[in-house]
Amino acid sequence: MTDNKLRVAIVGSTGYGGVELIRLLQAHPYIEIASVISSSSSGVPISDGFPHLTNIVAKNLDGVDPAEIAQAADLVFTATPSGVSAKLVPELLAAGLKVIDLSGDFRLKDGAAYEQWYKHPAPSSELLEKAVYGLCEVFGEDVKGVDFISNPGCYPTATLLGLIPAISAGWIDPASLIIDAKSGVSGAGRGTSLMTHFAEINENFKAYKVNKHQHIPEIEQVLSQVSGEPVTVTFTTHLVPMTRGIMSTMYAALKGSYTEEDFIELYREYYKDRRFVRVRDNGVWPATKEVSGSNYCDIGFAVDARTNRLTVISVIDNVVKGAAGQAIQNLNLMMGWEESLGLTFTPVYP
Ligand SMILES: NC(=O)C1=CN([C@@H]2O[C@H](COP(=O)(O)OP(=O)(O)OC[C@H]3O[C@@H](n4cnc5c(N)ncnc54)[C@H](OP(=O)(O)O)[C@@H]3O)[C@@H](O)[C@H]2O)C=CC1
Ligand SMILES: CC(=O)N[C@@H](CCC(=O)OP(=O)(O)O)C(=O)O
Repeated sequence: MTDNKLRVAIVGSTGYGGVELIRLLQAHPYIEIASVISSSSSGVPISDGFPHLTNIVAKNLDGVDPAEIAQAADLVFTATPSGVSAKLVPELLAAGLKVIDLSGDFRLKDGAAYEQWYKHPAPSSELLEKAVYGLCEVFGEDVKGVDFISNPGCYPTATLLGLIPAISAGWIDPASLIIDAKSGVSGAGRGTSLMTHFAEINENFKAYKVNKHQHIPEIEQVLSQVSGEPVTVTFTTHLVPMTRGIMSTMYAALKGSYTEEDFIELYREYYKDRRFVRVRDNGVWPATKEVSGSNYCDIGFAVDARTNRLTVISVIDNVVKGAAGQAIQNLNLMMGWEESLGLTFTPVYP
């Protein structure tokens, strides 16, 4: 700590998650960004590659050296591609740093499942056990005072916040879940690929990784924990020609006669002390633009008495609530600070 500020380092500062952490942390009263780290371009000002940070962040990029990071900082955000954190985080923890990992490397408790879905060697079972899954509105108490948090995935954040109150109450059948999710292109990261090439995605709308997405086991792990029985889901992801935003539309069979008003009351009660979840009035369904640039997750409902099915619609900004914003919310909870510190941005509209 210097001047009563926690010194943080960001590995992966040149990616979308890292650069969003830099943006959001400018508004945090208790944080000093001590080091912005890149594995490929250290020694140059970060504003060279990101001119929007000119006169805001006067720092050169540092290299990835756990001993040097431990000299400079108290806590590290790792916003790195899958497989990188699995190797780097053990060294950062051993150097005495607190860690919040934004990747999927430590979210699954079962190493074999990680290897099956992510196709990388799993971290040690001790570290998978140690990592606390930071879905703040549900497991916020669990992250208080810990030194290693695994930040949830973007699709799981929108999906789990939309399903957990109804599953916990036993109002929907966990065996009936179908999840239809759409993401903006920033969800794929800053690297170029044919999938996200302008001509491939502009005026286009594509499904991808159908039944093979790495967020399936993460969603199933948490829903199984919450419901107390093994849950499997049908989960289809789509890429939409927009920059930010996720909409997760979820369908479930009702286990009783419930109305939209019942669900609104249930969810408002469940999230009553959680300012970042906003439950819409009856008939008002959320849109991605209504949360863009903010840490909100907005949720709306429709009940179909004809089919006895519930539809839940949940939206987030994938880079904020789905990544950097929730990571800062976790930092606040970990440190015992007010959970919304530095995060009270109004969504950017239009
Ligand atoms: N984008 C999103 O909406 C979300 C992303 N995530 C997850 O967060 C993580 C970061 O995502 P995102 O920012 O989008 O990804 P990006 O691809 O935009 O950025 C990743 C960054 O990691 C750095 N990096 C690459 N290899 C290494 C390495 N070996 N050691 C250290 N740093 C490395 C790269 O920077 P450099 O080459 O300069 O080192 C790169 O800029 C990923 O695991 C992603 O799955 C999670 C939720 C949402
Ligand atoms: C649009 C898009 O491509 N999104 C990415 C989300 C990646 C991500 O966040 O991956 P982890 O959470 O597993 O690290 C995807 O679907 O793979």
